[in-house]
Amino acid sequence: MSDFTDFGDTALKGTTRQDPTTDMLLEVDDLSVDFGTEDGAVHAVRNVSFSLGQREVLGIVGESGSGKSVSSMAIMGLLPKTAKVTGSIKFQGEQLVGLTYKQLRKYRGNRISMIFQDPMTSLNPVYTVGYQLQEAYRAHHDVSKAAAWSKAVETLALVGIPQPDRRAKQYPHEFSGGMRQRAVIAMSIINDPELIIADEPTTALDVTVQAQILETLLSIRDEANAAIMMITHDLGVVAGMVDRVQVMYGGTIVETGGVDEVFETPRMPYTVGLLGSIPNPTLLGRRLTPIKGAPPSLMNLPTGCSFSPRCPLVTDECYTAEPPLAPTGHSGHSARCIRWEHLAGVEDPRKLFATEEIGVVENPAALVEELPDLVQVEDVAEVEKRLDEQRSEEGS
Ligand SMILES: Nc1ncnc2c1ncn2[C@@H]1O[C@H](COP(=O)(O)OP(=O)(O)OP(=O)(O)O)[C@@H](O)[C@H]1O
Repeated sequence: MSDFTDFGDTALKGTTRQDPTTDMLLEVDDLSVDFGTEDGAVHAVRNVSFSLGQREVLGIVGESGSGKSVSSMAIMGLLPKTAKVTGSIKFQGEQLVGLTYKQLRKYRGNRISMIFQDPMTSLNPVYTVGYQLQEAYRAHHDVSKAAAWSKAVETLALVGIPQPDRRAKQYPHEFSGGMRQRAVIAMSIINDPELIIADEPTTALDVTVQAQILETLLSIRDEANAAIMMITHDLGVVAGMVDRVQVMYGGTIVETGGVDEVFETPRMPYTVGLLGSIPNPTLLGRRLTPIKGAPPSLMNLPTGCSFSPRCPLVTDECYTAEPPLAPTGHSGHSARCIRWEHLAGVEDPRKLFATEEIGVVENPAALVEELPDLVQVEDVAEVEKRLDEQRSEEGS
């Protein structure tokens, strides 16, 4: 569901950006989202708090089902009626929780925009790309069609679409996958948003195109002066792009901090496992080590730390209560682990998961090319199978 093709909303034409009242663009405090289902409540997001500064790029990472998308949908007000949202989401000091779908239109597609994984979610196949951009712009600006068309062409050029005049007159199916995603990025920035939420924006693309799209996204932070919330399960994406990273597990934040610090000195065993389990071109010669077991059921969470059943550092105390997200001594770096100090003393933390080692990454670039979809750390059997296939091909 997207607001980008909602051409009928003329009430907000002429809406202007307000002066910032706070340095923080977005302040999320104690956000929880439950879904009522026939089998019981799904605690999809649990007590999540974070903030995002102007022009900051925040990466939200975690396995499938960890609550990344539901958190962002809560910000966009795009959750179904079955969702019970509690806590606070302030956008430039304005409370979003409790606003109606209609009231949130003032923000969606305008001050806050979203880029989805599948470009066709945001592009309508029956209109030309230029027309869709033109109308998305006119939905929030009182300008002539000609002026909005010029703006559409200009925005296509900004996101790196060659011959934007000609391309604007084409339909989405005439674009390649990468070009379509660029068009979606154009759609997301045409109204000069302050916040762009990108939910797995490159997952459906091949590796080379992924890199180009990420570069484009980064350049629009400067061009469009917007903050970006990047949701991904691909740590490679996060490493090259974000300022800060937030790791989610079992519906809540388990580690957060500056991206280099979290990657170099993770203080939550889950992050260590995540870093060691995903094929990545920078991991030449490194061991591919999946985390054993599966994420917890969000209906029946364990009493203590939600990672305890999979954690190599687990002690009896870990099963008694969920630890708070506590500072680890470095500015802005926090972890939800009572054993973080112990972890800090471990010489090579990746070895904690070494018993599950399934292979040495000898040609990681090729592996990533071959297995771009292989991002679920629980796909152990699939990793083994594909590595075996690769080896036998190389041997033949
Ligand atoms: N409408 C819904 N009704 C019930 N449960 C839901 C609903 N939407 C999401 N969930 C559940 O909420 C949990 C968190 O989902 P979410 O989509 O946020 O995960 P995610 O981390 O973004 O995963 P992915 O990378 O697969 O998108 C999942 O267990 C999911 O099944």
